[in-house]
Amino acid sequence: MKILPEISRTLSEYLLIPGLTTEDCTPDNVDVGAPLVRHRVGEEPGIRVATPMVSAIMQAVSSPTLAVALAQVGGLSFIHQNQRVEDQAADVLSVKRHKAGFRTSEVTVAPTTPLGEVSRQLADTEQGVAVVTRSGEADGAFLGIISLDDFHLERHGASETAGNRMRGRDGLVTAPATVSLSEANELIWKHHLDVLPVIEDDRVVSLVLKRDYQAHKTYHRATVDGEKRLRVGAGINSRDFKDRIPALVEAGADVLCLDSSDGYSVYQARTVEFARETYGDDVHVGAGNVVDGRAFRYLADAGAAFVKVGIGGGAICTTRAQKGIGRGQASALLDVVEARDAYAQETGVYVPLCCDGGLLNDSHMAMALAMGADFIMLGRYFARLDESPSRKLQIGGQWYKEYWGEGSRRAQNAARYGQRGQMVFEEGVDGYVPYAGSLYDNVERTRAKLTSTMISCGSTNLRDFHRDAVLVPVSAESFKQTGAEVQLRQPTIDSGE
Ligand SMILES: NC(=O)c1ccc[n+]([C@@H]2O[C@H](COP(=O)([O-])OP(=O)(O)OC[C@H]3O[C@@H](n4cnc5c(N)ncnc54)[C@H](O)[C@@H]3O)[C@@H](O)[C@H]2O)c1
Repeated sequence: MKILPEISRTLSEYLLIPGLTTEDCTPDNVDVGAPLVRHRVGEEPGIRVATPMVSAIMQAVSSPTLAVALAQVGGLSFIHQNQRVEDQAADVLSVKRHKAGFRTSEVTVAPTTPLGEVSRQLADTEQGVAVVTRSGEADGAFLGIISLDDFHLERHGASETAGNRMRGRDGLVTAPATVSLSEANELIWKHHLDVLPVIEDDRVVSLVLKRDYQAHKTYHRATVDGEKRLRVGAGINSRDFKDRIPALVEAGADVLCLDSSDGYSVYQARTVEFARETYGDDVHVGAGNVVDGRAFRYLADAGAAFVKVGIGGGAICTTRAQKGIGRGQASALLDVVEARDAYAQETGVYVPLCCDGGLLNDSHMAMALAMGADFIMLGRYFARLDESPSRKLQIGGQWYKEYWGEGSRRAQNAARYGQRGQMVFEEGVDGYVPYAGSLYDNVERTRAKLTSTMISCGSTNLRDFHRDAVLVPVSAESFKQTGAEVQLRQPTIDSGE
């Protein structure tokens, strides 16, 4: 037995000391881009992200819709692996096939579907328009479209059918699948359309919405591959990797990541080695999670593309209570960063670090990056947003989204089952998180805060931020002062606020 001399510390236990802010430190000049995969020091990595945020390998988080939205703003998603190999590969493929500005319809109804049901289904999405097909299935013969502007429940009645209120196909302007985004936008403006259905073989393959027009112009940081397709990652496990990796590679996954609470195992090394032996440098496999330098070194030597840091710090994670393993996120990061830097010096190879878990607010993200993390994996953050796959519901007047851990009973995670095919104990919880709006708005706000922190610290890119950041541990007394109670002024009608 051995006891480490240092206390295990969280990200809340540090503050940043400002550095000299010069004229160079303007928001437009700050680059928060980061390498995603291993590369030789001084050379360009095979994959970079302009926004150092990736979404957690979780059912409640990383769906194709979220993957598209996150890649558009410069981050990257890892499609969850808690599903059949063919289903995960299909998810990856749908992101790779995404054409910027072209949406896959989220709601398809039949002509016989009652308006009450159409209205309910549309309320669960932010698309606002449903495709009507003969069968009511997405691949059915196209009959028309119906949006909330085409009916009013009180006027037309909830039991009236979609077929009687839809805009029938004959009167609609449509486009063939070969249409480009600029041609589609031409048609939208020329014919005063709110939506343009794109048709192939009598089926709707995608929709172009007028209200997305501004957004297309906004995605200048998108994470794209050499063919300008959005990049996407995918989770894998150390059991069925010989089947899963080839299927994901075939589907076009840009980067893979082992999904485990504890990455310091021979199983992970074997998985990474399998990928390297089979595909060489063409396939990138991240590994983890780890909380110390020994484990980092083991996975880096095995060939991990990046290493994920963090055990038990996730909002829905109960590993520390259940198994007694883990480490405060700050201590874990600082230890692994030291090992990563030593590895780079010794071998000339830089292995990026992903900080996963232990982040309670945006300032923790800046803290983790200052400590040396290259990018951040987030679960709760993305689960709260429109694009996450979980249900949005109202509880006591507040909107929430469902969120559950991959180690929870609800996730029914095959990897968590004991040898006899049964889940013996849970390592995660099942709950709700306050709904927070669109991914675009949230990520832009987080980027603005991070940029502002870096400006205060006098850094214009993450490499300089790693090198120059000055951190200080805070005392229990400082904690109290940060949280000093202030009675917040409530806006009142009298004061006109
Ligand atoms: N980051 C965290 O703190 C944390 C905590 C709890 C749960 N989780 C999530 O829960 C899910 C399950 O994680 P996990 O660590 O239980 O899964 P895991 O598959 O890595 O490990 C489960 C058990 O199986 C063993 N194992 C793995 N591969 C094996 C192989 N090929 N042959 C024999 N045994 C093998 C492992 O040693 C471990 O005992 C993941 O989605 C993970 O991200 C994460």
